[in-house]
Amino acid sequence: NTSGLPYPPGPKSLPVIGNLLDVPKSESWKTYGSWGKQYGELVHFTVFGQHYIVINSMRVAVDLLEKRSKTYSDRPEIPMLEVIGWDWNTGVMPYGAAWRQRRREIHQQFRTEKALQYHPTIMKEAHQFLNKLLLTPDKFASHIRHYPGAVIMSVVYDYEVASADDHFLNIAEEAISMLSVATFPGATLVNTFPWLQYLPSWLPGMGFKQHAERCRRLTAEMKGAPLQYVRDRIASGAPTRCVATEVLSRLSDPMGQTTPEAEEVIKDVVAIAYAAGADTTVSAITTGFLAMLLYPEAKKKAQQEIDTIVGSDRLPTLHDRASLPYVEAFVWEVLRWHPVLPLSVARAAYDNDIYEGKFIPKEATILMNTWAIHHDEGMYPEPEVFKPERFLGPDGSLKDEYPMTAFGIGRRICPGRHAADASLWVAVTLVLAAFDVRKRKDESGREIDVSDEFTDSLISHPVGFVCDIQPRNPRTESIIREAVMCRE
Ligand code: HEM
Repeated sequence: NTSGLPYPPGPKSLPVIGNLLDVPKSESWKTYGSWGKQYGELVHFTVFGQHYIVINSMRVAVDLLEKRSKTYSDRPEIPMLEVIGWDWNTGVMPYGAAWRQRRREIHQQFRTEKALQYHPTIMKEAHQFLNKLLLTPDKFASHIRHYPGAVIMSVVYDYEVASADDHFLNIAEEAISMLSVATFPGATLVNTFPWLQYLPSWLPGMGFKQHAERCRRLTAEMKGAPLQYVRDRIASGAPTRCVATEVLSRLSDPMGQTTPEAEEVIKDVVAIAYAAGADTTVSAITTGFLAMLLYPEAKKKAQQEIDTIVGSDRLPTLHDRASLPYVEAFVWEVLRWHPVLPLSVARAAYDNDIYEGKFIPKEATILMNTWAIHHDEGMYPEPEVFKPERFLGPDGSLKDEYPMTAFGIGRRICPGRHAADASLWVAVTLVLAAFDVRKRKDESGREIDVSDEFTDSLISHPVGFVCDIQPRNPRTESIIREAVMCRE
């Protein structure tokens, strides 16, 4: 630090290991949030010489990530991602030409007007989702997982997934779950001491290398196989219109040929939607279910609004969205109450910087504490309570306060947010309209407790729960069946 200025305040650190012992093992966003109350909106700590800066307020997030986006749009280097073959992911790429090119293509395919074109697919898959809830309500978690995957595979590859055990989905799910290899103990050491990856795999502690090799193969198949399916369809003359065909035509020459560089971009761009959009949307929808269980009054108000405005003879559609302010506030509260990515996706400082007299060193890891921002009592009184009313004015109209921070901020804000927002709204609203999601009762008739805890991971999910899902009225079944049939 040659600036002579202090780092932002934070917990006292020890020589060499820094704050290793202070770094929380679980729900780190809560600890970082309490550090925020103790030390200030910007907190600094180190681990083995790596600097970390936590942003705990909306004001500082805007000042740094939006107003100084040139300095704060980089991502930290995570050596393990290259080892496991996940470094192609636009979401973790360093700020530079390769990222910019991929981001431009993703934006083209998921920008506001483009996302509107995906609404019929979202509705179609949502009706399938309701039908599955009707048939096997106990498998609701698996149905929630299936729905965003089916939407994305249809939008991106014009591919209809099998109702169970789909080959492409299985590969993608396994490759994504193996991403966790990047955080298991051996792997985190590689992230701290990158030279470890060059040691032979027979040495003790190097077992992760075999795991990494399998992950590399799966990831390559996840990127290659569905794209080949699209190319085969094009070659056979089958009418195909999807994100993959558009990206292929944008990046191919008039003869349909691609350069090796363009080929990489095509593969990266089409594969990112599932990798970045499936599990995130699953988490948000599951949080919606949890809110229905823990806050039955809010659920009831949303259902009353649907009954009054839409009636009970049909299912709501996205055309009804503007007429359902309470339902809208319910969905916004789902995104606020427990953000899908409580610490967003880490950034890295591209350069040394000075903010309000404090020094932020180049390459520091920047953590935007979305959870703390969404639980700022000044902005959201009683933040731990699920209360859609906070987004409504005294006359019941919606305030202009969409919790966009759930999707990040600045140049690296989520490019899939329009499609994700529509998929979430449709799933939550149609479930509210069609079903009563209630706490299950045990044999003695007592309600089974539902935990409001969430998993400790980059994408945080409610911990598992059981519930009872009943159609709201006798006509529900036939309405869902008709909706499914009319779209087949
Ligand atoms: C409810 C669902 C979703 C949530 C909550 C979510 C949230 C986020 C967040 C917080 C980030 C980090 C932004 C930042 O650094 O400021 C992000 C990045 C990203 N998201 Fe999403 N996302 C969702 C769905 C999707 C979907 C459906 C897609 C499909 C295209 C997508 C594609 C991406 C990509 C490509 C990035 C990386 C952007 C970059 O680094 O330039 N996401 N998302």
